[in-house]
Amino acid sequence: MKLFIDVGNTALKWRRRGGDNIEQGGGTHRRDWETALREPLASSQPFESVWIASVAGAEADARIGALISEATGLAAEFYYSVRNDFGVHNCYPEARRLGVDRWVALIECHRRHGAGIVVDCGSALTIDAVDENGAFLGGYIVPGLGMLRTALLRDTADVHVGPGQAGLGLGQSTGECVHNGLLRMSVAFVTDVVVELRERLSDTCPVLVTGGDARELSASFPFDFDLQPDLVLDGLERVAARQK
Ligand SMILES: Nc1ncnc2c1ncn2[C@@H]1O[C@H](COP(=O)(O)OP(=O)(O)O)[C@@H](O)[C@H]1O
Ligand SMILES: CC(C)(COP(=O)(O)O)[C@@H](O)C(=O)NCCC(=O)O
Ligand SMILES: [K+]
Repeated sequence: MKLFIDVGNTALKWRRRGGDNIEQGGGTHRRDWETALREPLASSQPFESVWIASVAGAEADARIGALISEATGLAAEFYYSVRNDFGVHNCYPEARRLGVDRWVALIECHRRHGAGIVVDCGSALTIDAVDENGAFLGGYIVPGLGMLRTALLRDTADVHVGPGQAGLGLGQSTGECVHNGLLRMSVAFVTDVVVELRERLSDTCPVLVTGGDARELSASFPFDFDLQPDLVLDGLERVAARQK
């Protein structure tokens, strides 16, 4: 049994693979690693390896590693961004500083499509591009929908909203103004970048969309895209498969 874990700033997502049998799950972790790891580690079969792509920080990674060793007797394999891997070239001055979720998603995108655009609608909304030669062209990091809403409500005295279905039209209540405004801002940003990148790469360059808000945001995307909710886990599993 192999275990793959994608640790983001809000959610921990996991995949257990035993031969052809796959089980997956995930949820918000609130940095309570013991609780967040309980379900992925609850397997009657022994683990042969545990692979982790984490952007939760060094302290979290140390704690997660210790909990996994306690539960499995294994040293978890933490994969971090590097200069070159799987034909992808990392453009960052310090390769390791690139979020490994972005890195493994780019690897998976490049291996499947050559050139591609990755939109990760998570705690942060990131957009990254890789060309047909594997050059990571760069990207953007902006607050995700949840973070935008939290910040707006935290830093204003009289903006109060409940849950609501967002559209792109003019809001006619506080809730609609907030929900529709945040959605439209996020969709407009992604659309602007995709249109420009499709002029630079190719007008049929695939756009892979992942992350907790992918369904909500992509419902309003005016361009064609490919929803890939497990892109980070897929990329991590590809990396792990190389190391026997
Ligand atoms: N600060 C926040 N307040 C409320 N919701 C948030 C906040 N940060 C993230 N979220 C929500 O949690 C989910 C995180 O997306 P996901 O991609 O699953 O996690 P991660 O960013 O941890 O990889 C998104 O649906 C996002 O809207
Ligand atoms: C940009 C991110 C916060 C996105 O993480 P997430 O929203 O999935 O929690 C993460 O990729 C990260 O911590 N990156 C490090 C900085 C960088 O990529 O430049
Ligand atoms: K993520």
